[in-house]
Amino acid sequence: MSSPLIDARALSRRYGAVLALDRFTVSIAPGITGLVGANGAGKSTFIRILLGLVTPSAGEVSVLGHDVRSARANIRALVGYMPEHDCLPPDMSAAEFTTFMGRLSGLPAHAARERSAEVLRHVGLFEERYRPIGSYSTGMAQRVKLAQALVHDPRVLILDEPTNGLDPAGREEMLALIRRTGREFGISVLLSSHLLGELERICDGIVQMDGGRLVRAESIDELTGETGDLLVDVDGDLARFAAALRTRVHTAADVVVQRHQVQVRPLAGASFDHIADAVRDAAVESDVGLLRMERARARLDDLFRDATDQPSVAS
Ligand SMILES: Nc1ncnc2c1ncn2[C@@H]1O[C@H](COP(=O)(O)OP(=O)(O)OP(=O)(O)O)[C@@H](O)[C@H]1O
Repeated sequence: MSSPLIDARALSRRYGAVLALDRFTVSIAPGITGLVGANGAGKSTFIRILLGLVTPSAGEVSVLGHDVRSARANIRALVGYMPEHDCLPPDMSAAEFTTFMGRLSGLPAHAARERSAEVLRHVGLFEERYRPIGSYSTGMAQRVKLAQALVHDPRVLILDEPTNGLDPAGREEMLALIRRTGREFGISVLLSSHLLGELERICDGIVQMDGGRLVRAESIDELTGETGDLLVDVDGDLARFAAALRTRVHTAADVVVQRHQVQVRPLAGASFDHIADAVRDAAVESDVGLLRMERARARLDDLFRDATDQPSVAS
Protein backbone atom coordinates (compact mmCIF):
# COMPACT_ATOMS: atom_id res chain seq x y z
CA MET A 1 0.00 0.00 0.00
CA SER A 2 1.33 3.50 -0.82
CA SER A 3 2.01 5.79 2.13
CA PRO A 4 -0.75 8.29 2.89
CA LEU A 5 -0.87 11.71 1.30
CA ILE A 6 -2.32 13.23 4.46
CA ASP A 7 -2.42 11.58 7.85
CA ALA A 8 -4.30 13.27 10.69
CA ARG A 9 -4.45 11.76 14.17
CA ALA A 10 -6.85 13.08 16.84
CA LEU A 11 -6.55 16.59 15.44
CA SER A 12 -8.39 19.23 17.47
CA ARG A 13 -8.71 22.98 17.10
CA ARG A 14 -10.60 25.12 19.50
CA TYR A 15 -11.76 28.72 18.92
CA GLY A 16 -12.95 29.87 22.34
CA ALA A 17 -16.03 27.80 23.08
CA VAL A 18 -16.18 26.34 19.54
CA LEU A 19 -14.46 23.05 18.81
CA ALA A 20 -13.88 23.42 15.05
CA LEU A 21 -12.01 20.09 14.86
CA ASP A 22 -12.76 17.43 17.44
CA ARG A 23 -10.16 14.62 17.49
CA PHE A 24 -10.40 14.46 13.70
CA THR A 25 -8.63 11.35 12.41
CA VAL A 26 -8.25 10.51 8.74
CA SER A 27 -5.80 8.94 6.33
CA ILE A 28 -6.04 10.23 2.78
CA ALA A 29 -4.46 8.25 -0.06
CA PRO A 30 -2.72 9.87 -3.06
CA GLY A 31 -5.08 10.79 -5.92
CA ILE A 32 -7.97 13.25 -6.17
CA THR A 33 -9.98 13.54 -2.96
CA GLY A 34 -13.15 15.52 -2.30
CA LEU A 35 -13.75 17.11 1.11
CA VAL A 36 -17.45 17.49 1.91
CA GLY A 37 -19.48 18.72 4.84
CA ALA A 38 -22.03 21.38 5.74
CA ASN A 39 -21.06 24.94 6.68
CA GLY A 40 -19.10 24.85 9.91
CA ALA A 41 -18.13 21.16 9.55
CA GLY A 42 -14.46 22.09 9.92
CA LYS A 43 -13.24 21.85 6.31
CA SER A 44 -11.56 25.26 6.18
CA THR A 45 -9.97 24.76 9.58
CA PHE A 46 -8.52 21.45 8.40
CA ILE A 47 -7.23 23.05 5.18
CA ARG A 48 -5.68 25.96 7.13
CA ILE A 49 -3.92 23.53 9.45
CA LEU A 50 -2.53 21.63 6.45
CA LEU A 51 -1.19 24.90 5.06
CA GLY A 52 0.42 25.81 8.39
CA LEU A 53 -1.81 28.89 8.74
CA VAL A 54 -3.58 27.63 11.85
CA THR A 55 -1.95 25.70 14.69
CA PRO A 56 -3.82 22.66 16.03
CA SER A 57 -4.80 22.73 19.70
CA ALA A 58 -3.96 19.01 19.88
CA GLY A 59 -3.14 16.04 17.66
CA GLU A 60 -0.75 15.26 14.82
CA VAL A 61 -0.94 15.80 11.09
CA SER A 62 1.49 15.12 8.27
CA VAL A 63 1.55 15.72 4.51
CA LEU A 64 3.59 13.19 2.53
CA GLY A 65 5.25 12.16 5.76
CA HIS A 66 6.25 15.71 6.78
CA ASP A 67 4.92 16.86 10.11
CA VAL A 68 2.91 20.02 9.42
CA ARG A 69 4.04 21.78 12.61
CA SER A 70 7.76 21.07 12.52
CA ALA A 71 8.35 21.11 8.75
CA ARG A 72 6.52 24.24 7.60
CA ALA A 73 9.07 25.18 4.93
CA ASN A 74 8.88 21.69 3.41
CA ILE A 75 5.10 21.82 3.46
CA ARG A 76 5.06 25.16 1.60
CA ALA A 77 7.27 23.67 -1.12
CA LEU A 78 5.12 20.54 -1.38
CA VAL A 79 1.68 22.14 -1.36
CA GLY A 80 -0.02 24.50 -3.83
CA TYR A 81 -3.12 26.30 -2.58
CA MET A 82 -6.03 27.81 -4.46
CA PRO A 83 -8.16 29.88 -2.05
CA GLU A 84 -11.91 30.20 -2.47
CA HIS A 85 -12.15 33.96 -2.31
CA ASP A 86 -10.86 36.51 -4.73
CA CYS A 87 -7.22 37.22 -4.06
CA LEU A 88 -5.90 38.45 -7.42
CA PRO A 89 -4.41 41.90 -8.07
CA PRO A 90 -6.52 43.43 -10.89
CA ASP A 91 -3.73 45.63 -12.26
CA MET A 92 -1.18 42.89 -12.73
CA SER A 93 -1.14 40.57 -15.74
CA ALA A 94 -1.42 36.81 -15.21
CA ALA A 95 2.19 36.47 -16.37
CA GLU A 96 3.45 39.05 -13.85
CA PHE A 97 1.40 37.61 -11.00
CA THR A 98 2.33 33.96 -11.49
CA THR A 99 5.99 34.91 -11.99
CA PHE A 100 5.83 36.93 -8.75
CA MET A 101 4.30 33.95 -6.92
CA GLY A 102 7.04 31.72 -8.31
CA ARG A 103 9.67 34.16 -7.02
CA LEU A 104 8.00 34.16 -3.60
CA SER A 105 8.32 30.37 -3.57
CA GLY A 106 12.05 30.72 -4.09
CA LEU A 107 12.42 30.23 -7.85
CA PRO A 108 15.17 32.29 -9.57
CA ALA A 109 13.80 35.04 -11.88
CA HIS A 110 14.40 33.17 -15.14
CA ALA A 111 12.94 29.89 -13.85
CA ALA A 112 9.92 31.73 -12.43
CA ARG A 113 9.20 33.32 -15.84
CA GLU A 114 9.56 30.00 -17.63
CA ARG A 115 7.42 28.18 -15.14
CA SER A 116 4.78 30.96 -15.29
CA ALA A 117 4.51 30.54 -19.09
CA GLU A 118 4.25 26.76 -18.64
CA VAL A 119 1.43 26.83 -16.07
CA LEU A 120 -0.48 29.55 -17.93
CA ARG A 121 -0.30 27.41 -21.06
CA HIS A 122 -1.54 24.44 -19.01
CA VAL A 123 -4.61 26.37 -17.76
CA GLY A 124 -5.35 27.76 -21.25
CA LEU A 125 -4.33 31.39 -20.65
CA PHE A 126 -1.10 31.54 -22.63
CA GLU A 127 -2.44 33.87 -25.35
CA GLU A 128 -3.96 36.25 -22.81
CA ARG A 129 -1.21 36.18 -20.22
CA TYR A 130 -0.16 39.84 -20.65
CA ARG A 131 -3.66 41.27 -20.12
CA PRO A 132 -4.48 42.78 -16.70
CA ILE A 133 -6.28 40.23 -14.53
CA GLY A 134 -9.00 42.83 -13.83
CA SER A 135 -10.19 42.41 -17.43
CA TYR A 136 -10.59 38.61 -17.10
CA SER A 137 -13.88 36.71 -16.84
CA THR A 138 -14.60 34.79 -13.61
CA GLY A 139 -13.57 31.55 -15.30
CA MET A 140 -10.25 33.04 -16.43
CA ALA A 141 -9.60 34.44 -12.94
CA GLN A 142 -10.22 30.99 -11.43
CA ARG A 143 -7.68 29.56 -13.86
CA VAL A 144 -5.10 32.17 -12.78
CA LYS A 145 -5.70 31.07 -9.19
CA LEU A 146 -5.04 27.49 -10.23
CA ALA A 147 -1.92 28.52 -12.19
CA GLN A 148 -0.41 30.38 -9.19
CA ALA A 149 -1.00 27.28 -7.05
CA LEU A 150 0.98 25.21 -9.57
CA VAL A 151 3.84 27.57 -10.35
CA HIS A 152 6.33 26.15 -7.84
CA ASP A 153 5.68 22.57 -9.02
CA PRO A 154 4.01 21.26 -5.86
CA ARG A 155 3.28 17.58 -5.18
CA VAL A 156 -0.11 18.33 -3.63
CA LEU A 157 -2.81 20.81 -4.62
CA ILE A 158 -5.40 22.05 -2.15
CA LEU A 159 -8.37 23.68 -3.84
CA ASP A 160 -11.07 25.43 -1.82
CA GLU A 161 -14.40 25.42 -3.73
CA PRO A 162 -12.65 25.76 -7.11
CA THR A 163 -15.86 25.93 -9.15
CA ASN A 164 -17.59 28.57 -7.02
CA GLY A 165 -19.14 31.37 -9.06
CA LEU A 166 -18.72 29.61 -12.41
CA ASP A 167 -21.51 28.94 -14.89
CA PRO A 168 -22.14 25.30 -15.93
CA ALA A 169 -19.76 25.48 -18.91
CA GLY A 170 -17.06 27.12 -16.77
CA ARG A 171 -17.52 24.45 -14.09
CA GLU A 172 -17.07 21.71 -16.66
CA GLU A 173 -13.86 23.31 -17.93
CA MET A 174 -12.48 23.76 -14.43
CA LEU A 175 -13.29 20.15 -13.47
CA ALA A 176 -11.66 18.81 -16.62
CA LEU A 177 -8.63 20.98 -15.91
CA ILE A 178 -8.35 19.75 -12.31
CA ARG A 179 -8.57 16.15 -13.43
CA ARG A 180 -5.98 16.73 -16.16
CA THR A 181 -3.71 18.54 -13.70
CA GLY A 182 -3.85 15.61 -11.30
CA ARG A 183 -3.18 13.06 -14.02
CA GLU A 184 -0.67 14.90 -16.24
CA PHE A 185 1.46 16.36 -13.46
CA GLY A 186 1.06 13.26 -11.33
CA ILE A 187 0.09 15.32 -8.29
CA SER A 188 -2.52 14.70 -5.67
CA VAL A 189 -5.46 17.03 -5.20
CA LEU A 190 -7.63 17.73 -2.17
CA LEU A 191 -10.65 19.83 -3.11
CA SER A 192 -13.64 21.01 -1.18
CA SER A 193 -16.96 21.41 -2.94
CA HIS A 194 -20.64 21.53 -2.13
CA LEU A 195 -21.49 19.98 -5.48
CA LEU A 196 -21.49 16.24 -5.01
CA GLY A 197 -22.16 15.54 -8.69
CA GLU A 198 -18.86 17.25 -9.45
CA LEU A 199 -16.91 15.29 -6.89
CA GLU A 200 -18.42 12.04 -8.10
CA ARG A 201 -17.04 12.64 -11.56
CA ILE A 202 -13.49 13.67 -10.79
CA CYS A 203 -12.55 12.25 -7.39
CA ASP A 204 -10.97 8.94 -6.49
CA GLY A 205 -12.12 9.28 -2.87
CA ILE A 206 -14.37 11.31 -0.58
CA VAL A 207 -13.81 12.51 2.99
CA GLN A 208 -16.96 13.63 4.78
CA MET A 209 -16.80 15.79 7.92
CA ASP A 210 -19.42 16.85 10.40
CA GLY A 211 -19.05 18.80 13.64
CA GLY A 212 -15.26 18.67 13.33
CA ARG A 213 -15.20 14.88 13.13
CA LEU A 214 -14.81 12.30 10.41
CA VAL A 215 -18.05 10.79 9.12
CA ARG A 216 -16.47 8.63 6.44
CA ALA A 217 -13.49 8.36 4.14
CA GLU A 218 -14.09 6.02 1.24
CA SER A 219 -13.17 5.53 -2.38
CA ILE A 220 -15.71 6.62 -4.98
CA ASP A 221 -15.86 3.02 -6.21
CA GLU A 222 -16.83 1.82 -2.74
CA LEU A 223 -19.41 4.57 -2.36
CA THR A 224 -21.01 4.38 -5.76
CA GLY A 225 -21.03 0.62 -6.20
CA GLU A 226 -23.75 -1.19 -8.10
CA THR A 227 -27.20 -1.26 -6.61
CA GLY A 228 -29.65 -4.05 -7.32
CA ASP A 229 -31.61 -1.83 -9.70
CA LEU A 230 -31.55 -2.13 -13.46
CA LEU A 231 -31.58 0.83 -15.86
CA VAL A 232 -33.06 0.23 -19.28
CA ASP A 233 -32.88 2.59 -22.27
CA VAL A 234 -35.10 1.87 -25.26
CA ASP A 235 -35.65 3.39 -28.66
CA GLY A 236 -39.42 3.77 -29.18
CA ASP A 237 -42.53 4.13 -27.06
CA LEU A 238 -41.20 4.14 -23.46
CA ALA A 239 -44.67 4.04 -21.85
CA ARG A 240 -45.77 1.04 -23.93
CA PHE A 241 -42.56 -0.80 -23.11
CA ALA A 242 -42.97 -0.04 -19.38
CA ALA A 243 -46.55 -1.34 -19.44
CA ALA A 244 -45.49 -4.55 -21.19
CA LEU A 245 -42.65 -5.00 -18.68
CA ARG A 246 -44.95 -4.42 -15.69
CA THR A 247 -47.27 -7.23 -16.71
CA ARG A 248 -44.28 -9.57 -17.02
CA VAL A 249 -42.53 -8.74 -13.72
CA HIS A 250 -45.56 -7.70 -11.66
CA THR A 251 -44.65 -9.59 -8.47
CA ALA A 252 -40.90 -9.54 -9.01
CA ALA A 253 -40.07 -5.85 -9.47
CA ASP A 254 -41.29 -2.27 -9.51
CA VAL A 255 -41.03 -0.53 -12.88
CA VAL A 256 -40.48 3.23 -12.67
CA VAL A 257 -40.58 5.36 -15.80
CA GLN A 258 -38.02 8.18 -15.66
CA ARG A 259 -37.45 10.87 -18.25
CA HIS A 260 -35.56 8.83 -20.83
CA GLN A 261 -35.33 5.41 -19.29
CA VAL A 262 -37.01 2.79 -17.15
CA GLN A 263 -35.68 1.84 -13.73
CA VAL A 264 -36.48 -1.68 -12.60
CA ARG A 265 -36.29 -2.26 -8.84
CA PRO A 266 -36.32 -5.96 -8.01
CA LEU A 267 -38.42 -6.92 -4.97
CA ALA A 268 -37.01 -9.22 -2.30
CA GLY A 269 -36.12 -12.65 -3.60
CA ALA A 270 -36.52 -11.76 -7.29
CA SER A 271 -34.19 -13.42 -9.78
CA PHE A 272 -32.06 -11.03 -11.82
CA ASP A 273 -32.04 -13.40 -14.81
CA HIS A 274 -35.83 -13.60 -14.80
CA ILE A 275 -36.07 -9.79 -14.82
CA ALA A 276 -33.48 -9.45 -17.61
CA ASP A 277 -35.44 -11.99 -19.71
CA ALA A 278 -38.65 -10.05 -19.05
CA VAL A 279 -36.98 -6.83 -20.24
CA ARG A 280 -35.95 -8.48 -23.53
CA ASP A 281 -39.40 -10.05 -24.07
CA ALA A 282 -41.19 -6.77 -23.25
CA ALA A 283 -39.02 -4.93 -25.77
CA VAL A 284 -39.97 -7.40 -28.52
CA GLU A 285 -43.65 -7.33 -27.55
CA SER A 286 -43.86 -3.53 -27.50
CA ASP A 287 -41.74 -3.18 -30.64
CA VAL A 288 -39.01 -0.98 -29.16
CA GLY A 289 -35.26 -1.24 -29.62
CA LEU A 290 -33.29 -2.22 -26.51
CA LEU A 291 -30.43 0.31 -26.39
CA ARG A 292 -28.90 -0.39 -22.98
CA MET A 293 -29.56 -2.49 -19.91
CA GLU A 294 -27.21 -2.10 -16.96
CA ARG A 295 -27.11 -2.21 -13.19
CA ALA A 296 -27.69 1.23 -11.64
CA ARG A 297 -24.94 2.68 -9.48
CA ALA A 298 -25.53 4.52 -6.22
CA ARG A 299 -25.13 8.29 -6.51
CA LEU A 300 -23.35 10.50 -4.00
CA ASP A 301 -26.33 12.83 -4.00
CA ASP A 302 -28.50 10.09 -2.55
CA LEU A 303 -25.88 8.86 -0.08
CA PHE A 304 -25.00 12.31 1.26
CA ARG A 305 -28.40 13.96 1.14
CA ASP A 306 -27.85 15.79 4.43
CA ALA A 307 -24.12 16.30 4.19
CA THR A 308 -24.16 19.71 2.58
CA ASP A 309 -26.10 22.82 3.30
CA GLN A 310 -26.78 23.74 -0.30
CA PRO A 311 -28.78 21.85 -2.86
CA SER A 312 -26.35 19.79 -4.87
CA VAL A 313 -26.36 20.09 -8.60
CA ALA A 314 -25.74 16.90 -10.49
CA SER A 315 -24.79 18.41 -13.80
N1 LIG B 1 -11.21 32.20 13.39
C1 LIG B 1 -12.28 31.66 13.98
N2 LIG B 1 -12.75 32.16 15.13
C2 LIG B 1 -13.80 31.62 15.75
N3 LIG B 1 -14.49 30.54 15.28
C3 LIG B 1 -14.09 30.01 14.12
C4 LIG B 1 -12.96 30.54 13.41
N4 LIG B 1 -12.79 29.80 12.28
C5 LIG B 1 -13.76 28.85 12.30
N5 LIG B 1 -14.53 28.97 13.40
C6 LIG B 1 -15.66 28.13 13.76
O1 LIG B 1 -15.24 26.76 13.66
C7 LIG B 1 -16.24 25.95 13.09
C8 LIG B 1 -15.70 25.28 11.83
O2 LIG B 1 -15.50 26.27 10.82
P1 LIG B 1 -14.86 25.99 9.40
O3 LIG B 1 -14.74 27.31 8.71
O4 LIG B 1 -13.63 25.18 9.55
O5 LIG B 1 -15.98 25.10 8.71
P2 LIG B 1 -16.21 24.79 7.15
O6 LIG B 1 -16.59 23.36 7.08
O7 LIG B 1 -15.01 25.23 6.39
O8 LIG B 1 -17.43 25.71 6.79
P3 LIG B 1 -17.66 26.57 5.43
O9 LIG B 1 -18.16 25.59 4.41
O10 LIG B 1 -18.70 27.55 5.88
O11 LIG B 1 -16.35 27.21 5.08
C9 LIG B 1 -17.43 26.86 12.83
O12 LIG B 1 -18.30 26.77 13.92
C10 LIG B 1 -16.80 28.24 12.77
O13 LIG B 1 -17.73 29.23 13.17
